[in-house]
Amino acid sequence: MTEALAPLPQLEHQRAVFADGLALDSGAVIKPLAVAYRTYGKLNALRTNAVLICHALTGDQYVAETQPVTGKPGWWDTLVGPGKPVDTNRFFVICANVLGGCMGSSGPAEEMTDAEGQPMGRPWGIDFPSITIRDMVRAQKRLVDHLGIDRLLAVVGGSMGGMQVLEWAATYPDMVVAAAPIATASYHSAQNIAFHEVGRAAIHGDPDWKGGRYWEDGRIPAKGLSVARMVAHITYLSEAALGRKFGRRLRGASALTFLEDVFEVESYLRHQGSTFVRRFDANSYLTITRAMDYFDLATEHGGEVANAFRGTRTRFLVASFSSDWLFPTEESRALVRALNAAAANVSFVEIATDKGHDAFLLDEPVFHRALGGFLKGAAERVGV
Ligand SMILES: CC(=O)SCCNC(=O)CCNC(=O)[C@H](O)C(C)(C)COP(=O)(O)OP(=O)(O)OC[C@H]1O[C@@H](n2cnc3c(N)ncnc32)[C@H](O)[C@@H]1OP(=O)(O)O
Ligand SMILES: N[C@@H](CCO)C(=O)O
Repeated sequence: MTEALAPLPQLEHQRAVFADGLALDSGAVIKPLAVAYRTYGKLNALRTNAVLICHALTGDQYVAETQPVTGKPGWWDTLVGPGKPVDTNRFFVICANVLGGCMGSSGPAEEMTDAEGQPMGRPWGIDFPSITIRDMVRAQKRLVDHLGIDRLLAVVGGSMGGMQVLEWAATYPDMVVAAAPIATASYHSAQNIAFHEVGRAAIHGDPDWKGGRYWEDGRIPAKGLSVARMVAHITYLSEAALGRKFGRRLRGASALTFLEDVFEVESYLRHQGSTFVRRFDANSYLTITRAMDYFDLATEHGGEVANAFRGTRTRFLVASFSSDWLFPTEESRALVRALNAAAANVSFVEIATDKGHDAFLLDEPVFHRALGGFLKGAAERVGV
């Protein structure tokens, strides 16, 4: 990736804007607060059928429709839609771009505002305040209130989306009937923080990053962001999946020279890096990876995860994937133990797959049946 790339196009997104802003865990205030979102299906008359989906690190609100930058189907298109496990004939599905994101919610790529909420004529960039997963959830709560919904039938999400699910259940227990944290954990591990730091170092080391002010000459730190994605993408797969997909195959039919040939796996990673930089903002990546790294429910709740859920009436489905080495099953089991210690109602499923962490995004029939059944049960209990 050597070509110069301009910043992402400014698109029109459906947004709710809250003039009074949002106070963050850091003490800073984002004013106004913008939350970009999409909905699918219809809210019923009693407003009891809302399912909030929380996206992962580089996801967005386009969960079940064409993503406007890439032109690709929604990232959970296989799971969400009419007659699908998250059935939009039955449920009113909401998905919001996270605070700090780059698809229309308040974030580093949006125009900076002063303490009175007045526009300052430049993007926030690295002056966007540090945020936490709980800040993301507070922003979503504002949206849910704005939509006139008192209780969510379910909150569902994978990876960083699962962290938000846990934060929802811990922070607003009376608003969450059912919660499905998938391929996630109650904290971000040292190894995961380490991988994030390599990605951030790649961005910081790109001369085009320019201390985060890359908008000034219209050239983004494509090389650094691409390397960050390449490293991260390895962690989303598994050794078995890479072996099955690519093995040691070389690209093209040329003779093995050890000088010019490129392994298929190298080509694949370069492709993942170069497509990523066309849809994601580098300063958003820095902000959101930090928010994931800070996440630790135990620290927020007096040193014990169980404290976050004591007295809860929310029902939980915890799901993990056997080859996920980013959020290994053992971390899901620890979460289940904490929920049991809090006397919460919890089911657990480990899906056998060799596809690694990103299996939660793929067509995994056992996972889809488990989630579909869990939501159906929750719906029946509240008469939806
Ligand atoms: C989680 C959220 O909230 S949303 C964010 C999720 N989305 C992403 O992470 C997007 C990038 N991630 C991926 O593509 C993930 O691997 C998945 C899980 C989403 C998709 O997995 P799969 O369907 O197995 O696709 P796969 O990983 O094989 O990638 C296919 C892409 O690689 C390309 N590719 C495959 N082999 C090669 C190769 N040897 N050389 C170059 N490119 C290759 C394909 O052409 C295809 O490109 P395209 O996506 O531009 O059409
Ligand atoms: N591949 C997904 C999952 C990361 O946890 C993403 O990019 O958001």
